[in-house]
Amino acid sequence: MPTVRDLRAKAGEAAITMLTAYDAPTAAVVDEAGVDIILVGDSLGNTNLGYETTLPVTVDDMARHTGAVARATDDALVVADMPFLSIGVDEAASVENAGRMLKEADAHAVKLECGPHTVELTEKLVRLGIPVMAHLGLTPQHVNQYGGYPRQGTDRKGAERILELAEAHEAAGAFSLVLEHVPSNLAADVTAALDIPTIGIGAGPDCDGQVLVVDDAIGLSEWSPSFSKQFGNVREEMESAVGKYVSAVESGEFPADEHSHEESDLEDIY
Ligand SMILES: Nc1nc(=O)c2c([nH]1)NC[C@@H]1CN(c3ccc(C(=O)N[C@@H](CCC(=O)O)C(=O)O)cc3)CN21
Ligand SMILES: CC(C)C(=O)C(=O)O
Ligand SMILES: [Mg+2]
Repeated sequence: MPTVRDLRAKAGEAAITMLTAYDAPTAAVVDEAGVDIILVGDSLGNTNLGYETTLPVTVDDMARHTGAVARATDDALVVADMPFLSIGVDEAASVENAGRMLKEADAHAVKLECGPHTVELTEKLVRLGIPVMAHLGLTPQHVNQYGGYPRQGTDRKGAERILELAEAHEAAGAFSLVLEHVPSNLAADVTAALDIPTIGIGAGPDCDGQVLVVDDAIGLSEWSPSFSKQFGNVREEMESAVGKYVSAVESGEFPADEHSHEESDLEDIY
């Protein structure tokens, strides 16, 4: 697995690659492809659990899926996203919930959707040995406050707030920062201002790395944000395979002799 120092060194040469994964087979493919960081995102709620938002995702959900990903990952750094209200309410509960991701699910680090309330918590977690990836800009757990998923940092005040919080989380010991759905020039300014690597999603080309939701990247999602790109067409491939299965069973073409076996001894039983 890459260390935080490796990631910082890589950022000087080539962009850091990060993708989400939520299950063992997907994590195996993502890891084998050489992705540096696998994020078990709370986007799990949308992609795999069928919820409208990430809000219903629980710490138990995250621990179970993070464990599955970690068991299938040999090389990548595994980061577990902390779900809605699992951190930031009470310090002891926040530490316990974040700790579960490392103790129980074998994550190497946690990611927090950040605000002024997570600066002290970041310092606490890092002191205790839980590496923290910060996340600023569009923080989807605020969907009800936003009334949707609008771009962030588009005015001077918003941009300054993001830059200040980025610096505060770096000072608190975060090892990297995700910037979501912010203008490219703001992401470039934040990247220049920080020593820790920035990883963008909908944040332009000047971050130290990029992240996407894996279902969006492989073309499995029914819908995906405009900042994502489909690098494949897995949904079409699945539809085609499942359609062929249905036809083959209905027509009696499957199972054929090679998929079947007979126990001749059964004659004695019946
Ligand atoms: N499949 C998937 N991909 C994601 O990137 C993703 C999730 N799910 N679930 C959690 C969040 C939600 N995300 C989103 C969702 C919608 C927009 C979006 O459509 N933005 C519009 C503005 C919408 C508004 O103003 O409310 C845009 O045009 O920017 C962006 C990011 C990113 N995350
Ligand atoms: C898109 C990334 C940054 C995320 O938070 C998630 O997948 O939950
Ligand atoms: Mg998330």
